[in-house]
Amino acid sequence: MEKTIKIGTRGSKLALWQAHYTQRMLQDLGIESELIIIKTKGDAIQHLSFDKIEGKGFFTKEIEDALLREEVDMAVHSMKDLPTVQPEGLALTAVSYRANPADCLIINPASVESGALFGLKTGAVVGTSSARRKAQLLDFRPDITLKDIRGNVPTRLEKLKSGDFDAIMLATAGVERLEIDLDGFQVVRFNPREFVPAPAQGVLAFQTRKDDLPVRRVLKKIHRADVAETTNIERKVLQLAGGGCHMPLGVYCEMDPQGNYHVWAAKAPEWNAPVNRIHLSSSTTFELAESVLKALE
Ligand SMILES: NCc1[nH]cc(CCC(=O)O)c1CC(=O)O
Repeated sequence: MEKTIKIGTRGSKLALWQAHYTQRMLQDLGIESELIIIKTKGDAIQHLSFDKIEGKGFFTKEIEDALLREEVDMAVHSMKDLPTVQPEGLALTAVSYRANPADCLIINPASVESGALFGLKTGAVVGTSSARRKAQLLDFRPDITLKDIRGNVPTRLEKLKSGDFDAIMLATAGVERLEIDLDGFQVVRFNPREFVPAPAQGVLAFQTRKDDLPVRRVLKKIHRADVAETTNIERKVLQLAGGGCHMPLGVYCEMDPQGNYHVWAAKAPEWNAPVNRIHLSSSTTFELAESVLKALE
């Protein structure tokens, strides 16, 4: 490909890390690219809780619109922020490797209590705005108090340091990518089979126009078909459940060396309602997402 590929991305530190990573992969294929930073609704209204923001795709919509207007040639998204149905004219052309998919709990040293579950003191105040994280955390620790927290990853850590919270929850992938110094904090890395992450957490999605075959052909060279297989099952469950990121639903899929699929899922009707957890295995993906949803309901 002769031309420079224009990559649409959000401007947060994590989004820029992900966009630069993508640029390096394209560079390895001998392809030049430039970043076009696009502000999304999710960036503009950092003070609002997710529950108060209407609609799906508030971290992705403006970038998708830029793709459709041909202002950019491809978009890099955190796949977990991407709605399960593609807008008319766009395609999810490729996905990246999967970073650590798990959530983590970052605890202030003064709020650590050895012997307590996750080492978190009784009655601790935990910051998260995700209904999925709230439901599962309360399910494990009914004594804790939840408090909404917004802003990008560095901002949330600042809020933890200032003493507004005893602990906060984040995606391990984001913390590791930014190489954040967590010295002094107690970090609890959850097992994704127990504390179930968001569908496609830890994966990057590369989106293009459906008819832009030259760019699509390039991205197929960096596509990870193995990652697409498991994350597509996770996203299919989310789609069947009719959910966006407001829904307290975690889905995590692994493929074992024999080629069998294992799915762990956790779902609650509301963030403060009991969580239903399931684990299903199957040698085929045929109707696997349907079976997972049925088992959850
Ligand atoms: N909802 C925001 C968001 N989207 C993707 C990530 C982290 C990277 C990833 O999971 O792929 C985060 C931050 C977080 O949840 O802590």
